[in-house]
Amino acid sequence: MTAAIATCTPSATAALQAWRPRTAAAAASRRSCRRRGLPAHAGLLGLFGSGSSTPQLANDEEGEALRAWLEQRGLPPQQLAAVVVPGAGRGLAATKPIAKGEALLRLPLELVLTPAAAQQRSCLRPLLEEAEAAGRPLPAWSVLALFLAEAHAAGATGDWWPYLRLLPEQTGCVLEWSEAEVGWLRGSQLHEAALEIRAAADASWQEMQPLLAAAAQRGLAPPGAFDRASLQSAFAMLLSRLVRLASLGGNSGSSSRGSGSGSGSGSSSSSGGSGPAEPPGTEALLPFADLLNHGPSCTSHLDWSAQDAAVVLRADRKYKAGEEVLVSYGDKTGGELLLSYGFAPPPATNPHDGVKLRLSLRQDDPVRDWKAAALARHGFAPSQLFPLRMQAAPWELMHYAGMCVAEVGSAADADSLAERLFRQDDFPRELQPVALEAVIRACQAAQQAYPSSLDADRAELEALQQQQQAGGGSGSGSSGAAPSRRQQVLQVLIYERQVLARTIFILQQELRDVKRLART
Ligand SMILES: C[S@@+](CC[C@H](N)C(=O)[O-])C[C@H]1O[C@@H](n2cnc3c(N)ncnc32)[C@H](O)[C@@H]1O
Repeated sequence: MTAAIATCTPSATAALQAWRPRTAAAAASRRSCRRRGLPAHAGLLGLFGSGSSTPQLANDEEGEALRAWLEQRGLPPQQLAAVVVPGAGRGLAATKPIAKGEALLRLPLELVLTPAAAQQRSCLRPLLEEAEAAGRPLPAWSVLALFLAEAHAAGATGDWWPYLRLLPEQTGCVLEWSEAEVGWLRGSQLHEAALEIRAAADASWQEMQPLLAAAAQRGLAPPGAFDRASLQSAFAMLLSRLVRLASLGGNSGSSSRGSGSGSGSGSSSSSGGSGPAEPPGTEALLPFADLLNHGPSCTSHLDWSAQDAAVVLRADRKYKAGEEVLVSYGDKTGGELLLSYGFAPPPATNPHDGVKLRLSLRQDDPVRDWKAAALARHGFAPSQLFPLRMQAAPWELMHYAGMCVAEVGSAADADSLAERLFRQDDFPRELQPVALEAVIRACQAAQQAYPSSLDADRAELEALQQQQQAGGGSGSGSSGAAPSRRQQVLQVLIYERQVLARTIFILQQELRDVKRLART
């Protein structure tokens, strides 16, 4: 992990290339990052703490009960079977060789628990419908959380028990962390993201209070079903299992409600300033399909197929019989995965790993309002997070920095500069060095924000790893093979700073080149 900066080749071609003109088509996909020179990823290997590449079939009583329940509810024969994966709980493995592109999972609508389906089955249905009719629908993830809490309280007497009893008791997501553990993230943008996620869960809990009070008054709520702890664990479950089906329903799901604050599998992180609009689709729980574990380099997603009238997964590569099949939970960094799912893959296995860098319009900029309005027209907030990877940054980073540092004389000037930067991808030469310096300063400030030194964190991680190897480690996952939460946090924070250091190094090269060019 330490080699990245030391082995960096200082050449202009290794730079982030934020200045290079881009085509309109490339500009259209402006949320994407450049990726070059990333290490070959280790695929499945990172998953198997035991070093085994053949997961064990989950032939236990609970697995059998789930299989019978799924069959009874119309699950057709699948090419996947539940397996036990050391360090990752359960997973799904191919039961026969699978060709690339093959549809290897089909989950019919009866088994897709959308918010609308949850509302239909909920004991709170009359109240949820009344709230909807009054134009105050509960967010999607709150409806699903209420359903999960109700089904959990029903226990073995409920319809959903064979599914629920297989869900892990602890997900490892940040809603289950202690305050002290959340504090470990201080200095990183992840700290802000963690607090946002926890605040969203608290806000959702508060928001449902009037409905729960009405439910109690009308005798609709089973005793104890909707207490704080049950809802908190339902939110944690959703954070780590909810899947956004981009092709099912509209932005508001199959009912008229919005999609809430959850950020489960496949949904985008909401921690980037005002960021992009919530992606279209419906969030849903997918029994059986939600046993699929995340592969950082996977490109296949679960999605609704109208043609198949089912949620379908297509293989992004071929699989041997017995091999664990993975999906992508989204292009997430280790830190983002840790917050939502309780695990962080080793950075070398995760091509999406990196750090978020915040750039902001200066508070004392006399033309801040003009710039903010101009940025807003291109989808940017006055303060914005940009994802950095080891050798990659979104091209808008420099353009945004250009807006931050430019001197503009009028609102129209701010507009035309933004137009030039973001629409025409035309970066005024004279702005380049100042924008570069601004990004370098932002990276340096981000480095300074971590309360402990990189060396101290590296030493602690190494000591913990040695302890674990010697048998003294305390795994926080479902198996002792998983690294502890502290180890994963350290790994994430160390990598973030390595990416920042590398970015600074590359940008300083670029700055030298730009200044040299300006002199000639
Ligand atoms: C949608 S569930 C997947 C099924 C889960 N393994 C189970 O046993 O129910 C997501 C959870 O699986 C685990 N997980 C998924 N991918 C993983 C990976 N690559 N490494 C370690 N754990 C993983 C994490 O605990 C995560 O919160």
